[in-house]
Amino acid sequence: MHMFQQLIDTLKKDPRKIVFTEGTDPRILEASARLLAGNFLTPILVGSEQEVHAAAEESGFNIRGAQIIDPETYEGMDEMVQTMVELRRGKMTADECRAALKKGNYFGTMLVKMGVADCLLGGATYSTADTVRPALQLIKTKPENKIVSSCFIMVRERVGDNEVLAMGDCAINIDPSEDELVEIALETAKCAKIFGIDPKVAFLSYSTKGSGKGEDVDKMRNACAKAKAAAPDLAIDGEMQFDAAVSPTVGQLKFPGSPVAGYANTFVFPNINAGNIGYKIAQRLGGFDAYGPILLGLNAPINDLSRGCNAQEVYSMAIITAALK
Ligand SMILES: CC(C)(COP(=O)(O)OP(=O)(O)OC[C@H]1O[C@@H](n2cnc3c(N)ncnc32)[C@H](O)[C@@H]1OP(=O)(O)O)[C@@H](O)C(=O)NCCC(=O)NCCS
Ligand SMILES: CC(=O)OP(=O)(O)O
Repeated sequence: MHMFQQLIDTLKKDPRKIVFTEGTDPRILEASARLLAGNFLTPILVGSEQEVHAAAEESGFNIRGAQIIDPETYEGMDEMVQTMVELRRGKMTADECRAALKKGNYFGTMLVKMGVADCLLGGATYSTADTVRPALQLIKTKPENKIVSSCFIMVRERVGDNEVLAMGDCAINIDPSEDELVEIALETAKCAKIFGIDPKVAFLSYSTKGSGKGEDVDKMRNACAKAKAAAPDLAIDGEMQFDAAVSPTVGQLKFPGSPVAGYANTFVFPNINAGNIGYKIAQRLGGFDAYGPILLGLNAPINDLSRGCNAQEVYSMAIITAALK
């Protein structure tokens, strides 16, 4: 796809190193073999050298050129523990940090923090919470952000051009407040632009323009008003139902005059239940490829995978993670 070729071209000019926290997973090994063959991104596989090589041999992938780092034998471990204790001052003891660093998720995150790697991709077997928590604790939110959130870039092949949508937050914030929804909307729109989307942002609900009543409706309407005030140049509207957001006919019927209804391509879900279920319906029944969750507002490029991912998704997410550094 054109979008990926541009990202690959960026990486060819500035080759980078990416940590995979699950170095023995066959999907990670397959993606690593493809990255190595392309010669634009070096995988750092976390795990025991013997186990990683055995897994690669068993699955038949050539990972020559990958760096393998085993937390059990890592020479820089004492320095890493000391740095982590400083970062977690008052929250984790040295013993707790040392124990945490035996695990790929914390170890990989510290490799990024200490500059050994440029970026990280995890979550092929770790849950999202376990992939993201070390990043929230050690990498932290960018100074200009209040929260870390996430979005998915959803791509469906079409003859001529692809259909590309952005959806947030389907993975991190469980029940975002109005202000958090504003941040999710603006960050998701920013990410959408990187992927060539001219964002038309819909604040989704079970109600369109007051057709339904309830606290959740008020929350989306108020958040939408705040987002419009914060970003007057963006096309933003809501609250609206999904059919009003994407069907021009229904949009015209339910929300006449809206600059977004009927043509939305950037979706803000009211909570993680709606978002996570929504993106998986688009992926599993709607024929969209799902790239994400792409973390937004984090101080370094660290991303998560769905445990249901395939090797192609790992490969694509590795490119996205490294190129958006
Ligand atoms: C992201 C998540 C794991 C954080 O939960 P948690 O670890 O229990 O969070 P805590 O409240 O203990 O906070 C841990 C640290 O992360 C920080 N943090 C938590 N949520 C954050 C956010 N959204 N943005 C920035 N920082 C955050 C806290 O400030 C805290 O930092 P500190 O330890 O330095 O004080 C949790 O919100 C979650 O489980 N989300 C849903 C994940 C999921 O299941 N997704 C579905 C599949 S994709
Ligand atoms: C993003 C997501 O839903 O992750 P998982 O499928 O691993 O829970």
